[in-house]
Amino acid sequence: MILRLDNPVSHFSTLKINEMFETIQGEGAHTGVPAVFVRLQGCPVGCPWCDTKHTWTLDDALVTTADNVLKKDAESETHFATDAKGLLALFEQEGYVAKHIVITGGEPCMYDLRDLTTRLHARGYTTQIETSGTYEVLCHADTWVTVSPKVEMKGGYEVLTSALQRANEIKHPVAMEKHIEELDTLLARLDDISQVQVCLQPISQQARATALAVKTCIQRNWRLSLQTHKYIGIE
Ligand SMILES: C[S@@+](CC[C@H](N)C(=O)[O-])C[C@H]1O[C@@H](n2cnc3c(N)ncnc32)[C@H](O)[C@@H]1O
Ligand SMILES: Nc1nc2[nH]cc(C(=O)O)c2c(=O)[nH]1
Ligand code: SF4
Ligand SMILES: [Mg+2]
Repeated sequence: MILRLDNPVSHFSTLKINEMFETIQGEGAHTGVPAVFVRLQGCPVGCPWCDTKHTWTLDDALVTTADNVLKKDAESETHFATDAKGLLALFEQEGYVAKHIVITGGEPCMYDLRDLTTRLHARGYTTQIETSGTYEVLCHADTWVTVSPKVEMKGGYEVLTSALQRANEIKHPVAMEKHIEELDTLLARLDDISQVQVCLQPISQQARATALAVKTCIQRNWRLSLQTHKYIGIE
């Protein structure tokens, strides 16, 4: 059965995991921090340049075992289902060293992440969510929330003001001047932007996008976020 993603559904509670791996956070304010990445399955937003199109589809026919997912050596749409407790047991099994957990996707905020992030914080981990801001963010109060807004993508989803307000960091993907204008319109929705770190991330390492991001970051005193993992060829 293919789940309809365009319904105003409540958040999923069963976690669907496409990938889980230990690497270095390559983007944003935590660049350089060793982290376990948990990539959740499903995204209806439809960015044409998305790095992770293999995570878009939620379909029971794509469900496999946790073992199969953990030993993947190439991107695929397969994923396994678990809950927060099951995921923590897998963390122990895998013997990860990193103490920072990045929950990404797909669109991780299609899921209720309160149980998972609360259990992780109780065990001494720090947590971070990478989200498009199109779903209400449900997580622990200390989770670092990175909102990477998606404006007028083909899925027709809007960025929620509640997600922008919850953001610790707004990491805007840019390639053209209009993307800067879209970011200004989003920031105008916030009463106080002094508490949020704004950064620009060039889309797909394009030279023109990078030049635009560099120029605008200097003009506006914003940060630059490069996808550093791509430059050094790690996951
Ligand atoms: C793959 S997305 C998954 C999380 C969530 N759906 C989101 O968009 O934030 C993770 C991050 O990668 C960024 N991203 C995806 N594809 C990209 C690309 N081709 N170039 C630059 N950034 C990209 C997104 O904007 C987001 O910040
Ligand atoms: N190393 C590394 N850093 C990342 N930061 C955000 C990523 C993502 O796909 O959400 C990502 C990723 O896929 N790999
Ligand atoms: S919102 Fe994130 S996962 Fe979804 S299509 Fe856009 S970049 Fe990809
Ligand atoms: Mg990525």
